[in-house]
Amino acid sequence: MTLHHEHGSAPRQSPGDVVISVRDLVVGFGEKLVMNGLNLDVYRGEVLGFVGGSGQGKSVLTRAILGLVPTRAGSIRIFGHERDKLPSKERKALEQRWGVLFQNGALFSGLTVKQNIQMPMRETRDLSQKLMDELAMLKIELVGLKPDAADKFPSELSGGMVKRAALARALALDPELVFLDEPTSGLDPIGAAEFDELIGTLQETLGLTVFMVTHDLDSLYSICDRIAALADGKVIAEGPLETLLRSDHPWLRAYFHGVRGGRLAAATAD
Ligand SMILES: Nc1ncnc2c1ncn2[C@@H]1O[C@H](COP(=O)(O)OP(=O)(O)OP(=O)(O)O)[C@@H](O)[C@H]1O
Repeated sequence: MTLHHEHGSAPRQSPGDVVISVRDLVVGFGEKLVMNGLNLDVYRGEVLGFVGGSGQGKSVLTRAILGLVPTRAGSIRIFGHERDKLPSKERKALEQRWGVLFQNGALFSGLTVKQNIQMPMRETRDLSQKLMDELAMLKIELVGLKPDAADKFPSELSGGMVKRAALARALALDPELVFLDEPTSGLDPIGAAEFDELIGTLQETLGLTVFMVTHDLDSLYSICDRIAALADGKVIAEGPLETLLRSDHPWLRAYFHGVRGGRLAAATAD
């Protein structure tokens, strides 16, 4: 396993380079508060790994950033814009600057891989079928699928291929930012490592900013530039892996210094 992903250039971290900025965010359902004054910055060109115990709100935060769950207080700025304050045309344009890989791929089962990838193009662009076919084949190649995957339906694909096809769809509109929700869940360790490598390569070659919710310690060690950890409705620690390894927060200690995490932590110290 490659420890620590070496980027061609380290992400710059000046305020102008903040792609996602969340401030004092409050999100709740009924009487239950899931986010309670959460702050988080994601910098241009980095892979940010977002971790937290089950049910702590990783998916809720992702969906709040995407505008899919209502917020009660605070602000979320993406590319410097507060989406909720934009007129609808500009909001739609903003939303086309990111791609999302939902957990389990979430491909349309009745459409082929090629048609799935073309869906966002069809919805937002006025392109000829020929051009969309060419673009879809480029995306298929980009994510490491063979050309013959194009005409397959999701049910005909392996788990790893579904993830790649879903990633190709997330990249359909050439986004600058991608959200990945547990991208390696359900993959075997080799498939997961290959998928991590693909994300790392795409991040480097396309200059993507990646917001990745993950439980996968290997992903954190191999491709994340920084990690943010969520507990009790707040980000309790944020920074490079070494910073999180030094934290004495009980959940982080259990997570990184438990049986599996401890093995990897020892490996990074070599
Ligand atoms: N639509 C909703 N209505 C009510 N409660 C919700 C809703 N969506 C999420 N929740 C609650 O918000 C909390 C956070 O859920 P979330 O799915 O974000 O956790 P998570 O950190 O992603 O967990 P996991 O790692 O298990 O996927 C949970 O207690 C969940 O029950």
